[in-house]
Amino acid sequence: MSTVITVSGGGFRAYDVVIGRGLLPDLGRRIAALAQGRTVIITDETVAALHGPAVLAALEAAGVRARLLTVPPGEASKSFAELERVIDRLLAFGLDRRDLIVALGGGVVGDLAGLAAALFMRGIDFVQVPTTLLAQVDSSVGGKTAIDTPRGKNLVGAFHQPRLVVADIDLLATLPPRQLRSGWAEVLKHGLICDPAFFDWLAGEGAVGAGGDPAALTRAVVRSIEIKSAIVGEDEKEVGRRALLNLGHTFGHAIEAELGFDETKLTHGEAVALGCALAFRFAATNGLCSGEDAVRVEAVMAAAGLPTRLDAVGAFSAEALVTRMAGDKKAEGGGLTLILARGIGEAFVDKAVHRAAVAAFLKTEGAS
Ligand SMILES: NC(=O)c1ccc[n+]([C@@H]2O[C@H](COP(=O)([O-])OP(=O)(O)OC[C@H]3O[C@@H](n4cnc5c(N)ncnc54)[C@H](O)[C@@H]3O)[C@@H](O)[C@H]2O)c1
Ligand SMILES: O=C(O)C(=O)C[C@@H](O)[C@H](O)[C@H](O)COP(=O)(O)O
Ligand SMILES: [Zn+2]
Repeated sequence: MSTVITVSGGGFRAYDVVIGRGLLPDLGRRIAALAQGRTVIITDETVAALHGPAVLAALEAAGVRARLLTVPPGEASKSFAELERVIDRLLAFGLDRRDLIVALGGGVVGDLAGLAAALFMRGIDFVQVPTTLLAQVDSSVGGKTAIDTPRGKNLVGAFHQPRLVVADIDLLATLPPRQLRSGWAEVLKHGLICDPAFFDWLAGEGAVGAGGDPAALTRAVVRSIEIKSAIVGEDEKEVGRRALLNLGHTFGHAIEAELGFDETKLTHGEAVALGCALAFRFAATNGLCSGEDAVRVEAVMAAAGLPTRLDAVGAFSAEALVTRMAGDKKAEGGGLTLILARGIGEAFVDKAVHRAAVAAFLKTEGAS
């Protein structure tokens, strides 16, 4: 059984997100319906070894001619150098505008392959087949594609929506526990933004999802995509409400950048968990939400094995973090834009946060 959520909005062609178990046979048929010519599956070396043969076989059974293009696993592949290499391989394969890219992997592969698809011959179609929880609940949907630069996260990219997303929960069976927990952070984020009942379920009965329970994972993926797709449908290019999906990210991206995008120290999901805890504590410090809510957010993140304290992650300079935050894509006119909350499920965008207030807050959190 599968659930199909259609992502639609004013500015882009509608597409389906198919979520369920045992979807690989169906993947061949669905891709055959989109592929007019050749298909290149962009993936990372780890995913290629684990799932490449089954995906190739599923496509072949449906009559789709496909080949694999692999990149090294990890955030370092979201780079100009890797983007150039991928595009060079696509050119060497002789792909043209009718051909199709399939992004098979986590958020790194999806962001890189999506950007390559956006740029190749000014844009060709691509399909997302997310293989991490984080990619299934978040990065495969919404059309944000990007690479990093040493100056910051996702600073070079494009909005390029996929033609289709197929999220097979069974692909998560091989995912290491740390990666499941990282994806869980983005799931919790969706509850924190706008759905307190979902957050309650995630904190209670649904918490087994963070440990890999397929039924709980399926429910978490479906509700996350319902929330994300509704927001993206309203505001594809993040001129307004879409910024809510950035809850935890202004702090989180700055911390990731300060750590040199080293996911052995902190994964993106872990950075989001810590960022959400910081955003709620900052909101509570400023009397915007209750201290109880901030404490609950921390407790639920920590119970899922996620970091919530800056000083437990590393030694940071408040000024360095605030400078990174001011370089975030949401920032306007030298001030900081933060996603804050009036309570659990009540996130809002604050475009006029004072740098000095954030720096002082970070010092209370252990930054120097
Ligand atoms: N575009 C968006 O809207 C969006 C949203 C959220 C995050 N992101 C980006 O996504 C990236 C993080 O994505 P991620 O957490 O998926 O990391 P990732 O893509 O690096 O994957 C994590 C690790 O899991 C491995 N892996 C993937 N699937 C596997 C499987 N099924 N079994 C075993 N191992 C598997 C990968 O090889 C990798 O080592 C960040 O760069 C972040 O900025 C983008
Ligand atoms: O889809 C969005 O919009 C998000 O903000 C989702 C985030 O989880 C994701 O990490 C995204 O890549 C961050 O975007 P950025 O614009 O802050 O780079
Ligand atoms: Zn994110």
